Amino acid sequence: MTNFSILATFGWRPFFQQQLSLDEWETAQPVRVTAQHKSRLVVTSDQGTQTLPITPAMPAITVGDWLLLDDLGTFVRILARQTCFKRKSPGSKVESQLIAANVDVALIVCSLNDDFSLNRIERYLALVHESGAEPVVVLSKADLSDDTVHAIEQVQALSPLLSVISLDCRSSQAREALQDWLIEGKTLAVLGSSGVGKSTLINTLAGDCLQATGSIREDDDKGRHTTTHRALLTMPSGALLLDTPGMRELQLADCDAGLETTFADITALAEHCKFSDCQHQGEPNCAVQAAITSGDIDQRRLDNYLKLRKEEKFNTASLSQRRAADKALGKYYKRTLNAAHTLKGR
Ligand SMILES: Nc1nc2c(ncn2[C@@H]2O[C@H](COP(=O)(O)OP(=O)(O)OP(=O)(O)O)[C@@H](O)[C@H]2O)c(=O)[nH]1
Ligand SMILES: [Zn+2]
Repeated sequence: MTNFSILATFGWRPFFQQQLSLDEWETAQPVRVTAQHKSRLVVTSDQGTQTLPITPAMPAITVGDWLLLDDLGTFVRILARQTCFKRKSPGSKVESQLIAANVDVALIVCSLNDDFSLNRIERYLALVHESGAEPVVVLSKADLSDDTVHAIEQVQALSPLLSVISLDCRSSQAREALQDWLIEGKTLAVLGSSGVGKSTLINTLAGDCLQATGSIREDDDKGRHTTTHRALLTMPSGALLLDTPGMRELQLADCDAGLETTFADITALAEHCKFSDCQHQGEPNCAVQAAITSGDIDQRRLDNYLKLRKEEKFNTASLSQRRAADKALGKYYKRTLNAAHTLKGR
C-alpha cells in the first residue's frame, strides 16, 4: 500500500489522488518523473528511486509528470497534469515539445540592470499563464540598482494580483524573500534570460542539497558510469525545484490564452470597441485608444501586446503551414511511389 504522506513531499496532492480508481488506490504505485533520458526515465516514489524504460506504447512524458505503475513496476498510465510548459517543436512531426509538468510556481527572473524590461516580463508572464503555473516576478541584482522601489512599482502596475519581489541572488536572504513559495511539496521552476542570475538563485535556494543530489552518478543505457543531472530536487525547505535546460530556452508560441490573461485589461476594454475585430490602431470608437488617451493604459503596453500577439499568430500559423506542407510531401511521395510501381509493372 502506497504511503501517500511520503508522496506528498514529492508534490502528490488531491488533484492527483482524485484520478485514482478504488482498485488503483490499493494496488497501483504512483511515481513522479525526476529526470528524463533518451531511452529511460528516472522516477521517485515512496519506495525510492528507480528507472523506467521508455516504450513506444507510452504517451509523451516529461519531467514533473505523475505516472502509475503496476505491482511489477510496469507503466500503466499517466495522470492528468495540473500545469504544463511546452514549446514549439524544432522537428516537423510533432506540434509541440513538453518541457515540464506540474510546476506550481514559476519564478520569472529579470535583473535590475540593463536587462530590466517590462516587455520581456510580459512575454514571460504570457508563457507562465499559458502553463497554468503561478508567476512570481523576481527582480534580481537589487544590490546593483539605485531605484528598486520604482522598478517594483512598474512591474506591479502590470497587474495588481502579481507577486513582485526584488533580491540579491547571491544572498541567503533570497530564501526569506521567497519563503511564501518555498513550501513542502510545492514545485518551483526558474526562468529568465541569460545572465540574470538563475543559476545563482538556484544555488542559493538549493544550498548544499544541489551538490548532494543534483548530479548523480549512475550507469547509462550502455552500462557506462555517467554523471547525470537530476531535474527535480528537494530543497532544504521541502519545496521542489524543477530545473531543466528546456525551461531556460522557452519561446513564446501557442499561448493565446496566456496573452489574454496577461493583458486582461486590454482584452476587457476591446469588448467595448466599435468593431469586434478592432486592431486598436486608429479605428473609430476604439475603447483601447480611449484608455491610452486618458492615460489608463501605456502606449508601450499596447505596442507590446500587439507585437506578442502577432508573434504568437505567426508561430501558430507556421505550425499549421508546416503540417500542411508535411501532408503535401507525403502525398507527393505516395504519388511518386505509385508511378514507380506502375512503370515497373509495365
Ligand atoms: N551583484 C549581483 N550579481 C549577481 C546576482 N545574481 C547573479 N549575479 C551574477 O551575475 C552573473 C550571471 O549569473 P548566473 O546565475 O550565471 O545567470 P544565469 O541566469 O544562470 O545565466 P545563464 O546560465 O546564461 O542562463 C554571475 O556572475 C553572478 O555572480 C545578484 O543578485 N547581484
Ligand atoms: Zn479598439
